Amino acid sequence: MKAQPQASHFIDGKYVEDTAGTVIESIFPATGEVIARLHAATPAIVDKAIASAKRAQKEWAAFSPTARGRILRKAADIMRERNRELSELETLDTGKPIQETIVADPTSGADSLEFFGGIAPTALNGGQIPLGGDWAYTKRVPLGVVVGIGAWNYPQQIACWKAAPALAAGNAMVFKPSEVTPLGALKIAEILIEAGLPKGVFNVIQGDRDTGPLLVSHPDVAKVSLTGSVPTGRKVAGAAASQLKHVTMELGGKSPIIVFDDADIESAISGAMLGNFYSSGQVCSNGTRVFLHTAVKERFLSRLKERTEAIVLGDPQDEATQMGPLVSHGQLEKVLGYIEKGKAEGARLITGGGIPNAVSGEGFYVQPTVFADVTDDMTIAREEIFGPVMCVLDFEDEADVIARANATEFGLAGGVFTADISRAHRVVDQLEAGTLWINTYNLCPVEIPFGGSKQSGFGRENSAAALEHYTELKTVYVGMGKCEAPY
Ligand SMILES: NC(=O)c1ccc[n+]([C@@H]2O[C@H](COP(=O)([O-])OP(=O)(O)OC[C@H]3O[C@@H](n4cnc5c(N)ncnc54)[C@H](O)[C@@H]3O)[C@@H](O)[C@H]2O)c1
Ligand SMILES: C[N+](C)(C)CC=O
Ligand SMILES: [K+]
Repeated sequence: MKAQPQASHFIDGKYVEDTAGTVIESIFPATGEVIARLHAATPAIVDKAIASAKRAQKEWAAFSPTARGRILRKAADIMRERNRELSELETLDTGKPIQETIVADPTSGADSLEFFGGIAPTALNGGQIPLGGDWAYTKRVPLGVVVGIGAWNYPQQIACWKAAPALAAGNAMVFKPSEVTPLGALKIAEILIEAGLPKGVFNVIQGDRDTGPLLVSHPDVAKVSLTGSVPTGRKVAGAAASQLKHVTMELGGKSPIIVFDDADIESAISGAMLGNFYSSGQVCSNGTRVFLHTAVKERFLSRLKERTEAIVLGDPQDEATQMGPLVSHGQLEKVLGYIEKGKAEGARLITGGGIPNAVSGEGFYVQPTVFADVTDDMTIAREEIFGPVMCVLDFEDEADVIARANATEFGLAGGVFTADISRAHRVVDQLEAGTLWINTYNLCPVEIPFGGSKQSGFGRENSAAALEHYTELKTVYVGMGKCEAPY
């Protein structure tokens, strides 16, 4: 098999197998071929991983932040040296074109290790509080063993976005990748060990929706960071809350992009295409409701159609390919189902709308699709599709479009295209979302906080803000005189 790892799990610095676990197959989405066969973690493997993390965390937390940072930065360097190999693996596991994975996946993971490695020595400082004669100080301390659970769209990036701040702060992690894309996280674990990370500080175990709860409810786990859908988020946050555990929830969205009539239209089309077609539309923060001012509607749609029809679909391993398949057969069925619903509910199909003739074969391909004349009540305007399906809705009035953009349970992201700077800031100020872009879309450098509001989650990844979610404050009151008591 093309991408078979040494074993399913990586625990305490080495590969571990337990064939009693149910079989997990990674499928190359462009051909349907099985590229690796692994096993889900049994309860014994889960216990072993958590015990290893628990032991290693004490040792790791005793390193100075500078020493921890040095190891993370070394891991970032190794990731960059192996960028091609890691990107090829990501392409096999996810079906995303090599053109994307080579710039956006391991690279973004390396950025995160480098960033948190770099700020560890300064961003974990506590404070000193004068109290007259007495005084107090605060320390930012790690939580202990934290669990990361990943989605399948950015497997290596997600593993690093969770591991880097967690480890920088002195925690140990047990990471469970999505059962659909089990491979990349194992490579991250190997690289961290090679960079000098003590054994057990970062462990990877495989598993699905039956394995996740074993991790979440384990008494030795202090926190869970999930990237996944809203329904899974509700389950995981609920289970964690019953044991008063910390959570970070990076969940789904149905984000708006608002294009005003004074916008640079070519640029707005680029933003809308990036925010709907990158990674075959399988991006949480996608701007899948494109609100278009009616004054620019027909001009925008005709150029959008032209540019969308020029997208090169094909073998994701080919450098020329701009769009690959969806990640799985299940995802293909789901997306095709939404496209049919869009047609049935009366949206106007501008382009796409089915399986492409030229590529297909056994792969999970769908055409980049644009619907216009979409109304707020249509299913395709309300539910997260997670495929290359753009919904264009009309508007004329600013206050009205803001209210409509906010009329959703989600609140992950949003974007505004306009030449009027006052309007840009006024509008984003009123949009209910965690991350907003003005005159661009979907850029997520590690320096800026990323995360959702409303049902799209809570907590933030990236930037120094992420460290707050992997630490807690310890306060020490220092009495400088005699202890006074009334009795
Ligand atoms: N906000 C973000 O940063 C972000 C990024 C990527 C994807 N997403 C979201 O993820 C979704 C797509 O990914 P997916 O289909 O892998 O999501 P999913 O919710 O089906 O699965 C996510 C992960 O949770 C695990 N899981 C499932 N049930 C569980 C349970 N009861 N307890 C513990 N773990 C459980 C899965 O095995 C998987 O590893 C979309 O909704 C997308 O918007 C969000
Ligand atoms: C975080 N991001 C936007 C890069 C990928 C989400 O699916
Ligand atoms: K796969």
